[in-house]
Amino acid sequence: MSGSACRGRVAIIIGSRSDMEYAERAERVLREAGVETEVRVLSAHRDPEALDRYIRENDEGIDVYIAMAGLSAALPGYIASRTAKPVIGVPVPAGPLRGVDALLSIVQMPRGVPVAGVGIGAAENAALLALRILRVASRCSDGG
Ligand SMILES: Nc1c(C(=O)O)ncn1[C@@H]1O[C@H](COP(=O)(O)O)[C@@H](O)[C@H]1O
Repeated sequence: MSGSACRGRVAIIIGSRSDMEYAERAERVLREAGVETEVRVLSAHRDPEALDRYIRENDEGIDVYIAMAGLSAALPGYIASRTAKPVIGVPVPAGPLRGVDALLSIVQMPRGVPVAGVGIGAAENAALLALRILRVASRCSDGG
């Protein structure tokens, strides 16, 4: 299901360098499908100005965002508040609650700011979901 070549650009944004292993797992799936992918370390909590700037300067060319964060994961929701593009949130199993805190932060978004949450640490599923979104947008060569 995930094997067809897809055009499109997916931005993977992580809240900290310590989340990098999850970004790399998603990146691998997307690259195998031929999707242009970039990974950025940008935090809504720690440096909202830099995150705003990145979104402002790149949003037009980005099709889907994957945002990964642990602890109090504001990052996916914050990005969703700044773009009309789909945002997939990945709770990272960091800290004493091992991602339960991040999971709840990501799925309990207020109305009007949608984030598609996947399971704790589910980096590959986030990438596969991004591919399905690209397929619906006819960005894949299998005619979907
Ligand atoms: N949840 C967020 C945000 C955010 O939501 O903006 N920024 C960083 N973080 C998370 O803090 C955890 C610990 O970060 P450090 O390891 O840098 O202390 C990481 O999992 C990161 O995603």
